[in-house]
Amino acid sequence: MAAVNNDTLRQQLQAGADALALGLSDAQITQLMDFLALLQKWNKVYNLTAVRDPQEMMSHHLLDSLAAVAPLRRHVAGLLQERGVAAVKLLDVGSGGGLPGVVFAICCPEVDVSCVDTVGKKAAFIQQAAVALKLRNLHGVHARVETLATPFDIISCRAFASLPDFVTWSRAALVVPHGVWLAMKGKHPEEEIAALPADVSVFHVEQLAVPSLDAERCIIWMKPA
Ligand SMILES: C[S@@+](CC[C@H](N)C(=O)[O-])C[C@H]1O[C@@H](n2cnc3c(N)ncnc32)[C@H](O)[C@@H]1O
Repeated sequence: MAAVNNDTLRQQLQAGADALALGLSDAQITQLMDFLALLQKWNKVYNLTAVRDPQEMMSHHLLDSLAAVAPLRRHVAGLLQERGVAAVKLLDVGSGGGLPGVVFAICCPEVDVSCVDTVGKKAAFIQQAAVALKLRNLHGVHARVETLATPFDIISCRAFASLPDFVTWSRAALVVPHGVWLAMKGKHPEEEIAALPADVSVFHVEQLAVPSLDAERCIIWMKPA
């Protein structure tokens, strides 16, 4: 597969990963660049994302998703070391072109990532990316999340739905008792938090700094109360 022939983009990605102290290998940086190339190529056919400019895909999709990797790794380490979970399974809901699910699968090889989307061609794209990028820990699932009951340790989303809809629709797929929701949001979503079901609690609001992006970002971490 031809990688994006753009040294500037690769340098921006490397600088962003360094700023986030992710310690990514050259192979992981190459996988991320190859994913960007796949997104660009298949976006024309599959309409995976409204973002078309490669520079914007880098900042608004890849670097934005990378900003959540360190918090995810910290939580995964806790599950493996303190909770005795043998293999961590993550469900990325409404993953679209694979954001943040594919980025998580590349940066966290110890996590088994399933990307669910109700649009068949988007789930097919994830399957295709898993093969092309040789990611055995990545799966595309074509379904409405409301129909899933397979247990996952972490359920993530980005640009998917309001927090109440996200937790309600995905609840049957969350492992009890240690399962958590990781919702990537822009501004602190005060009204959505206030509208959460009574039996769901927010245990951490984590501010994120996205390299090359001057925008408010945070993770809303939630669990069943
Ligand atoms: C705005 S896109 C966000 C895509 C990606 N997460 C991102 O950040 O670029 C929302 C996605 O959710 C999917 N979706 C909507 N309702 C869904 C449902 N009930 N179950 C699974 N996916 C759903 C849509 O098909 C769409 O791809």
